[in-house]
Amino acid sequence: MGTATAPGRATEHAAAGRPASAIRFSKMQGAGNDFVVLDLRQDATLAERLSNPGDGLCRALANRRTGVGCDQVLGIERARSDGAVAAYRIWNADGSPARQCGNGARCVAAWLVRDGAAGEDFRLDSPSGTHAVQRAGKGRYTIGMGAPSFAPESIPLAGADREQDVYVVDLDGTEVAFGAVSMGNPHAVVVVEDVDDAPVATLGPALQRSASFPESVNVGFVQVLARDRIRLRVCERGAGETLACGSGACAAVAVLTRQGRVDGQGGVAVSLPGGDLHIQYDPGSGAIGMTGPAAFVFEGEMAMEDGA
Ligand SMILES: N[C@@H](CCC[C@H](N)C(=O)O)C(=O)O
Repeated sequence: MGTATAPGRATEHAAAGRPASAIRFSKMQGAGNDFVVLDLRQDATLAERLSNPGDGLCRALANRRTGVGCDQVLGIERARSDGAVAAYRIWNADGSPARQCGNGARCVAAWLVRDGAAGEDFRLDSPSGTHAVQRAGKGRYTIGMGAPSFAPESIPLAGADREQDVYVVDLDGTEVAFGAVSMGNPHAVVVVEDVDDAPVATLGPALQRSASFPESVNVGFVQVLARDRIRLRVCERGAGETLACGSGACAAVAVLTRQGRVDGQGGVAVSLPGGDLHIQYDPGSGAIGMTGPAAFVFEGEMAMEDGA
């Protein structure tokens, strides 16, 4: 479809004799969590459409059969804070907006570096704040993910029994125990013996529907291998089980450090179905750093039928 516009811009061009609009995108992935990345800096209309849940554009892009396919759509915008090179917004595959996306932050960082807008060390605005970003080798980035908040109202989490740092809810007669934390977005962390057998597809959606999480929740199932090594699978809000969740990895390390099961300060290797992340958590300052890969998959242009 050879038009020469910047990625993310909607274009008008003739296809089979009638005009159709097209959206240019980059397809990216970080540890298997995959994204459609759009440049919204020149295109306020696209941003408005993505923000309108009734529009269907986000779901159309994310659809793995009739669209590009992704777990999240990421929109790059102009910086909002002094010293940041850009800002980005996040929409889940079902069209719902999100406030944090760790794997997405690394992909946006790689996109900005390739674009020439960012160098080795820079700052990036997201809906949950401003992140320090460093290149950490070829195709790898470290993101300052901010501080976890364990306050139930920040998650938000209500109506669950709590003993120390473990909550319990009754789901259809079965008691489920979990840790909970906000990484800017809500996370529940369920410790299991073996993630391969974890009830990700059943307990994940059940916790997401629970009245205890009025804004739903990302549900992580974590197996502790050692004080510096865990395995994790995540059922994401708005996307189902993904191959990796960066904020979920930070949430798991924060919860397990607080429970004394891992040593976040020494750094924890998190093995997810799509790849590995390294998480460093200093409970004193509250700072969490996440290091992992970010890769381009392909570039393209998705045709949108008139009215779509
Ligand atoms: N995949 C992401 C998280 C994306 C948002 C999440 N599903 C939510 O709704 O909060 C990550 O890597 O952190």
